[in-house]
Amino acid sequence: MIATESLSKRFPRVTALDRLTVGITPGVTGLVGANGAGKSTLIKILLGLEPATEGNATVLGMDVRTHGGAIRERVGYMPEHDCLPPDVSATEFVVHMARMSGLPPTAARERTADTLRHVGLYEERYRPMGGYSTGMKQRVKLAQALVHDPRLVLLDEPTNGLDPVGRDDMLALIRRVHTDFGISVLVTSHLLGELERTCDHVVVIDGGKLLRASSTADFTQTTAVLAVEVTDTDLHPDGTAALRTALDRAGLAVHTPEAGHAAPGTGHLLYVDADDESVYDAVRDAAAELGVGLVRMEQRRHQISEVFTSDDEGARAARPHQDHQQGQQGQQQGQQERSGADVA
Ligand SMILES: Nc1ncnc2c1ncn2[C@@H]1O[C@H](COP(=O)(O)OP(=O)(O)OP(=O)(O)O)[C@@H](O)[C@H]1O
Repeated sequence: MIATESLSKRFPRVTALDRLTVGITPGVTGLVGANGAGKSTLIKILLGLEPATEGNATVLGMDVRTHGGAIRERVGYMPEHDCLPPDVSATEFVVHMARMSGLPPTAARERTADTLRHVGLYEERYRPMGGYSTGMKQRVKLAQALVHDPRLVLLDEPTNGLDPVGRDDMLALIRRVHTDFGISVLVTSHLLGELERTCDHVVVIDGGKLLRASSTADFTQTTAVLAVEVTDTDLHPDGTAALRTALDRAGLAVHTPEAGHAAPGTGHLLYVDADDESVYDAVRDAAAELGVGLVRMEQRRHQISEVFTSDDEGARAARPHQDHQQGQQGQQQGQQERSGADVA
């Protein structure tokens, strides 16, 4: 879908992209990086809207330097910032954008009606957009990117400004763009956690450089570590400590979530190395012997955020941006793990 080779963009004081080489295949791909990492700059170059300083890029096999117009015919673009004229309705605007993309008048009106319905805008579509909520505006921006039935859409921070429910709705919508219509998606975000659930592939950039590109499954692969949580009892007021002692005695390798990286709500977790299945039985037996309740015993998954806590240079540079994200991610992780506990 997209290939860049040693792509750089230098502004007088800033290098926004620094010899970026990356390939993006069909599906939903997340482009993640902190503010200023170079995401919007990359999108503008891919659309042929800004020239690169050096290097090459192709979109759907077309050179961005020479085929900007043809690329924009086949690719949809949802810009990051509010760009909707306040005094026209969503219908008028999206029909206009469909016409701009080359659709004849009747097809433009039909496609507009279908697309606005698909993104969840109904009666409101006849009202001026100045009165819309942020969520409605984001939906219109998505609709105008989809209206000409592109093969690929580039979505720049589509969840910006949305509350958690609005975020989830938008992410589900983005997923459906691919599953229902077969349109490939490149979606940017500075929030790692949300891409984990939405994307097939994730590309992480920092300071304009590629930090990592791989499938989401590789980022979040299961490890041979069990996350274990037990209840406290009258006999063992700190059930976690008691289990830890028992497991140590049984010769198992036990550790607690790393200080500083523990998600909220994981204070009672123990991680137990589980190289073979007998470890499950050993944990169960130890809990039974102590008389503590086994709340949870599950294989731990890597989080995408761990790409930022590895030891390479780029990762360290990215860390200052991450405190806020870690908090949100942590909450999500906490929620996921709590639901895991419910199942257990
Ligand atoms: N026209 C420009 N002139 C000068 N510097 C620019 C220009 N456009 C972008 N930059 C700089 O290039 C860097 C990358 O910006 P870019 O907008 O691509 O980042 P981003 O990852 O999209 O972040 P954000 O989500 O905040 O937009 C930033 O340091 C930005 O200040």
